Amino acid sequence: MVWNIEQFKGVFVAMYSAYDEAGEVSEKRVAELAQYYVGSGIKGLYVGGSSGEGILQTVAERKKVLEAVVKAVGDQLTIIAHVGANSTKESVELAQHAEKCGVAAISSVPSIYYRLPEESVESHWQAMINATSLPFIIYHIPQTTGFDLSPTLYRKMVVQEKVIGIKMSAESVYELQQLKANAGKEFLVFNGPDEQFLGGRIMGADGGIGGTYGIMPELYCELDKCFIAGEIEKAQFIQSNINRFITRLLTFPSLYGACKAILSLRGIETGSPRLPLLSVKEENWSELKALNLEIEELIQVLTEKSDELGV
Ligand SMILES: CC(=O)N[C@@H]([C@@H](O)[C@H](O)[C@H](O)CO)[C@@H](O)CC(=O)C(=O)O
Repeated sequence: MVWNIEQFKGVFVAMYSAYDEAGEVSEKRVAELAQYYVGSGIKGLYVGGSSGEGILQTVAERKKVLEAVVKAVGDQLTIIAHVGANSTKESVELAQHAEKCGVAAISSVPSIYYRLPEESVESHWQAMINATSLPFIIYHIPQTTGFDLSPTLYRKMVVQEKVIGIKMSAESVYELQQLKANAGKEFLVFNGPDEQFLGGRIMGADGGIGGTYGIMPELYCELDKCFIAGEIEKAQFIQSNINRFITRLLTFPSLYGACKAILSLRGIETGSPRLPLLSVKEENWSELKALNLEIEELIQVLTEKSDELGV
């Protein structure tokens, strides 16, 4: 099978989920959020991952979200579906559903909660890989799953034709570089930590998948453009500002709650994150408004009057 690898290179928003006022998945709001990203310059959407709260939703809800995204923007953006669930049975069901929806690739974390031996994670991933004809992207995020991908399991995965890449969310650009070096040039490596998008790209990442891209996709796209054009000083300037914003976002009760609140300030309603993820509190709104203004201002300066930056 020959995959169109180019469709996976670039900036992918790890999309938030959207709920109604009662906390139920709202297909209408999911579609509106997905459409919000069309034209922002991103390559695609990563649906149902950490930022998408897939792990907090039922299988039926996850299917609903994915269907709404594909229906709304599937012909304009590359869609990667995160199908990992705790049981292999549910993961396979979600993988097969994603294939029916027409996504470009599936992806999965290891099963969490049980401290699983490598063999279990291998068979968990393998079952998803075997269940469809889609390409598969490993989701490596040891700080939340507790699973450290060994070189042995990594090698077993990367030699498979269907395994086309890894979303590398561990915070070491050296390890990211090693993942690329040990898998070959064609193998895709996505940078995970948004705070080091530039570092990841410099060390070999083909693009990035991130949650905070969802409130400032234009900044990551511009950063990526600067990296490609070799404008490193400007890229550093953008990354530093992004990091300043992320530092502030991380002071709220939950990162996703803060990002969803910022979207709401722009007229994009996605509801509260699902408990136990906390929403922003009444007293958070003025700081969020100020932060949103700063983000929007930088987006405007970069996209319209980049001469004013002085870098
Ligand atoms: C641990 C974590 O949630 N990492 C995020 C980052 O986007 C992260 O939110 C960001 O770097 C801010 O710290 C992503 O790697 C996760 C992601 O892309 C996803 O939502 O699946």
